[in-house]
Amino acid sequence: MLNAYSTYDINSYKSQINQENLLDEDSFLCVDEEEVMQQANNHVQEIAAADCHQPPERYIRQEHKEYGNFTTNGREFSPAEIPVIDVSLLPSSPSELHNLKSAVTTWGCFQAINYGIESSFLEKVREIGKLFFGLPADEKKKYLREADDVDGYGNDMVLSDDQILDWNDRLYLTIVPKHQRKIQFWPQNPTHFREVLDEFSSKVELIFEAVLKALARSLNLDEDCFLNQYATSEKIGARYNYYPPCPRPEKVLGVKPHADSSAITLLLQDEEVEGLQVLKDDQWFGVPIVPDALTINVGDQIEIMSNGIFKSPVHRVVVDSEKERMTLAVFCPVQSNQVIGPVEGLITDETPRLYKNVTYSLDFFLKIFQQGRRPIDACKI
Ligand SMILES: O=C(O)CCC(=O)C(=O)O
Ligand SMILES: [Fe+2]
Repeated sequence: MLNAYSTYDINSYKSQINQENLLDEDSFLCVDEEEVMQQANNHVQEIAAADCHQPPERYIRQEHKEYGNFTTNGREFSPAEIPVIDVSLLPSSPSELHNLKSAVTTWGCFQAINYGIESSFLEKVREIGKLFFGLPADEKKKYLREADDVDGYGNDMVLSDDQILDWNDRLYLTIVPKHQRKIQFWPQNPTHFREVLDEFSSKVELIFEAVLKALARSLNLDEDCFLNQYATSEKIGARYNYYPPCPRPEKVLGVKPHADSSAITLLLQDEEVEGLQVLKDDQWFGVPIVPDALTINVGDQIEIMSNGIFKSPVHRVVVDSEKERMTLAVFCPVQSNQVIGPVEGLITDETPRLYKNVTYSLDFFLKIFQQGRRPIDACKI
């Protein structure tokens, strides 16, 4: 069902080149046919390194084809004033709990600080990703994901022939539970990669639990009511996203508009380069970098369990013409094979049930995604 992006129609590519040249003299300068083919088969990092003045056609965004058909306001955007939440205060401070609730009911996300990971360790987590993407192509390709799988090194999954591809390369690894890890995709270069990611994984589990409990308590619910909807060994997936510079950043997207299928997603941003944008009231806002913070957003599963009180925000990534960017997104849990649904205590005469009970599995997600729809819309009553 899933195809790796491996073939490319050279004639349609050339005709696009010619059209572009008529319209815009400086648009395309890669002339060698073989080189073009090779680039098209390669990862974005290699396409970017080939010094074209124009991204290949498969990456050129077309607003009407973007997933979900979200209307946008071009590249104009203001900074998002997303609340900073001190996670260490959540068990004891009603006002911090209130701030959390307010962040997640409006923006669907917050900037978490004091969540139990030292700044020096975050450095290591970033460093192993940067060292990996800095390896020669052949070395990285030892960890190439298979066509019908998600774990490994690769790029945007191709779900349909006319899909516009994202301008990024990824390394996706299942980190929890340990016995579900596909260790053959965990790089051995840099040598400390596995050790660092393993330590990070145990910290992630604690943050996941602390945040889900706090979200429940902020609605005056039993603190385990979200966690109880899961099996004990749900899969958590970590994805390093690497965004090379793009000669025409306005023509591509690092990640097209989407909402996450997780309960929550923890995002370790690049320490210098912004790019994440969140949609609110039909407008895109740039998510600022808060040093050492994790940007945590609610995913579709918690929107469903909270009967729509918490919002799973639509977000996207824009790229830069000169600067590379690397982030680490951790999906907790990535999907679930359990039946999940709105917590009973939230359903009243005034606030009727808005979502069906559903199984938010990978198959369900991909089926709806392929139709160009938001999976959560298929869960609404
Ligand atoms: O890299 C980012 O800023 C966000 C990535 C993202 O949205 C995702 O991986 O789902
Ligand atoms: Fe995302």
